Amino acid sequence: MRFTKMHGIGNDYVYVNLFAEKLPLAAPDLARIVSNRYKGIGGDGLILIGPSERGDARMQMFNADGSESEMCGNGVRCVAKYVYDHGIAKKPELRIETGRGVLTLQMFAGSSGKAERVRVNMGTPILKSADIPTALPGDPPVNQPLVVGDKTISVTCVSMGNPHCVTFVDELTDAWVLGLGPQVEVHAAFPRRVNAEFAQVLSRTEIQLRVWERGSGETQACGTGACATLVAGVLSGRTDHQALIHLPGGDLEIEWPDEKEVFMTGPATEVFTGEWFPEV
Ligand SMILES: N[C@@H](CCC[C@H](N)C(=O)O)C(=O)O
Repeated sequence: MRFTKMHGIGNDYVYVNLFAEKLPLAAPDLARIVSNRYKGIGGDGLILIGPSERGDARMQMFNADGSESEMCGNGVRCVAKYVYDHGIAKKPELRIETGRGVLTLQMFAGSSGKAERVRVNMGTPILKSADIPTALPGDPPVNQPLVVGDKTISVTCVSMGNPHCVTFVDELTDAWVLGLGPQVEVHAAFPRRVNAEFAQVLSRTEIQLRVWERGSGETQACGTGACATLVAGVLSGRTDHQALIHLPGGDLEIEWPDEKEVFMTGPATEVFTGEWFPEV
């Protein structure tokens, strides 16, 4: 199976072009195997790029544990870059079908003619608790107490197509991300599990963020997580409608101008291509 390794500020996935390739295994099994950083290709999961009847291409994303997610912010920028650079559709504006509908992306090419940065209309955040989904009260659920082990934390929940639970903290420590993250992910308040964001507000326009992702553990960056965090920052009165989000792997610019659609801008990078042989 031929594949391409790409990342968006360090959030790395194995990409397979279904316009040209057939999968040798069911996608969830393949995701688990290729994501393994010792015995596979290595990555936070698997992303399939295929034909779409509604857009220029369709993205399907699977976490490292094989679970499928509705959406991936860093992934959709990379899918658009792939579609643009590999001539599937070389247009300044692309439409990519995802689990949360067809998204519009603006491509910014560098002097090589290849796409370097991508601005994505991420759609309107979902703020009704039943639709996020969470058992926590409030539409939207803002600053809600959540009992995790022997701690009660205050969380704000947002869906960007996929579910997020944002905790604002004074200091970003491993105790929050690696200690609480895995417990929040599988907490009974989240029937479809959840991505857990831990955010330190640096100013009204700057946030430091780490994310424990559903199905993949801590990643270098999470695009939908950055969007959900800005929305949570606005809803809880902590931030303005535009902020630079610093993640371990780099920065994303997030805007929620009129509290309708969220926009995300950031880089997309192709690292290498290769051929993977299933073990027999
Ligand atoms: N890293 C992604 C999100 C990937 C999916 C997530 N783990 C989930 O299960 O919802 C991003 O950049 O948005």
